[in-house]
Amino acid sequence: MIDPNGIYYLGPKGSFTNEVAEIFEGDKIPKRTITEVFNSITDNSIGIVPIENSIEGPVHETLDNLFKNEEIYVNYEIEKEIKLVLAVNPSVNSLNDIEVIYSHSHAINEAKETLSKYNFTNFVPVESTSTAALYASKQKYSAAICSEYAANLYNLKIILRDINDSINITRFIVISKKLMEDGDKTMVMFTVPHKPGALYKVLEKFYNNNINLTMIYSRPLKSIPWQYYFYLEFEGNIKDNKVKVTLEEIRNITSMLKIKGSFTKLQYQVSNYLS
Ligand SMILES: O=C(O)C(=O)C[C@]1(C(=O)O)C=C[C@@H](O)C=C1
Repeated sequence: MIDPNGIYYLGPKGSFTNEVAEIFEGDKIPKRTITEVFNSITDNSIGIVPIENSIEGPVHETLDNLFKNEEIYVNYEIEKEIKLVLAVNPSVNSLNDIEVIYSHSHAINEAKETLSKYNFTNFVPVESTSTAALYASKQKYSAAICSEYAANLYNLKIILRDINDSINITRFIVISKKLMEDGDKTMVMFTVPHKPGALYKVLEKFYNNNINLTMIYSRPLKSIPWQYYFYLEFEGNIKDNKVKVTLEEIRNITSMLKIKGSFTKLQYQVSNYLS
């Protein structure tokens, strides 16, 4: 299913998404934002984006793009442990010299408690941890929260290691224009009529058909203030009879139902790429 010329990922080179992309054969093409990854996908290419972090929760830009782009489906998920470092421009000699710290907003929050003892005040969120490393390489007295790999790639000095507040895992997804029906889990997104019990009735179908939910989350619809879409993941795939039955049943009681496909968890292999 993979076009060797089209593995789009949240870049630039050195992001955690890039490390995950390296498990696939083929040409990797970095994009500046998650939205640009979604917009780049053609019939034969794939995209790799973060969807959820174990400390910071869902990545909203990914969810909103999955909801918006009807023709894009989820094919695989990959979990990767995230090890953050604080890396500085060569002009920095001590922690006191740091004037600004760049990173992805998730990564800033993943290390917030650990860094709170140093009294840094100027955290600036950017599109990814590797964009942060790139900025830090160009600006005197700046720093980035990024991976050790990105720090080395952009010639930064690592000044603090192991700065995650706790065990830190991010779930990434592989997206494409192909709906897959095989896998361990399935994702749907839906809206319900604005009346009492509407969400309850949808969830009841999963209970009645003995399907285990693994994630539920809501996000603003944006087009209508104070109304929401729901993002749901559950065990089982579209070929399972009980999943088929449930999806048929909820089609009748949701206002809008988008089936984003079934997907398998791939085991992440730390490749030679990092050595
Ligand atoms: O910035 C990166 O390196 C990413 O791949 C994105 C991302 C995320 O959005 O969760 C991935 C892992 C870390 O949790 C922080 C940032």
